[in-house]
Amino acid sequence: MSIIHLRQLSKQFAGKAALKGVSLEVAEGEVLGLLGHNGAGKTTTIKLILGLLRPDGGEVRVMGEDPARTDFRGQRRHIGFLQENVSFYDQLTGAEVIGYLARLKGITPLQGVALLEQMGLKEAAERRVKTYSKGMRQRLGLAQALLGEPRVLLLDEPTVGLDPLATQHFYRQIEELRQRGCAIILCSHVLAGVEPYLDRVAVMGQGRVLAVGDLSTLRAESQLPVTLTLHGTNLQAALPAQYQRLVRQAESGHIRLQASPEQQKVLAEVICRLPGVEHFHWQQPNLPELYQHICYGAADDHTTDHCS
Ligand SMILES: Nc1ncnc2c1ncn2[C@@H]1O[C@H](COP(=O)(O)OP(=O)(O)OP(=O)(O)O)[C@@H](O)[C@H]1O
Repeated sequence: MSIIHLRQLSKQFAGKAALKGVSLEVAEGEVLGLLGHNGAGKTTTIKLILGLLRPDGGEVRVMGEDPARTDFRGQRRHIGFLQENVSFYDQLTGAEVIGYLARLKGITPLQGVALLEQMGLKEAAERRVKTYSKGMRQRLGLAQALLGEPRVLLLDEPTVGLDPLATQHFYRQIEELRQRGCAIILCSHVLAGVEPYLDRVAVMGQGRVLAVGDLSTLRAESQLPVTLTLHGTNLQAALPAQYQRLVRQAESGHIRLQASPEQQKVLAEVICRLPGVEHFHWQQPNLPELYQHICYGAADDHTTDHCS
């Protein structure tokens, strides 16, 4: 069931369009990666979901209701949000911050204490936030976003400042929340390594959704070439003449070819009969490659700040 529903959203700031007909759905238990250049419209979309902004046109529904309505307040406690560059009252301790935010959400501060522990901040709970490292602040931000076991979680650059171990820990928690049915939107510029955690990806550019789907759909739509690496002996000499032009790299012991998705099937049959092949592997376009393709292939003007 769709828990976040955006239909044909438009939004302007001082006469300049920030969103131009954005439609997106996020289901219960789904993680959507929301990607895009600086200025693409991701934060504006998140603010509309939070009800912090009203759209000029289109419709926002979160858990079936309009989040900009004042009577949405009761539902808001089911939304967790981590903004980019999160900041806190520096003079308060971690425990005081989380306790305060828990009370604002109408949740027992004890849950905040448990979340601090979960985020590895137990020892630092009584320290003032001004003494926290960037990674610790980010973990405190995540702890507050998880207050109240949210049904909707909106995360803007959640792993910035986290070391690899903390990043892994973070994604394990995301997986748990997903399994409990939470709908999660994860805005990120960090594309490498994030694929396994995303059910679908939406790429935004210049206030529009340029592409949306799971990775296999985006791959099929992109028609980007696949890479085939063959290991063995005398491979290039054995390769039939019509496939020689696909060779991108030939070294002793291996050759690398690039083929279109249509050529892949034929090539798979050819290499099965090719003498000298010891082993081979296919490499599909990864998320950063798809992202580059979608952004640059679809750009119709260059008003966006830049590609990150
Ligand atoms: N409050 C505002 N007043 C004026 N313009 C705004 C405001 N908020 C956003 N914009 C403009 O709307 C466009 C979309 O901005 P938005 O912050 O949604 O992009 P973003 O994809 O989140 O970018 P980033 O990755 O840099 O955070 C940009 O051109 C931005 O300058």
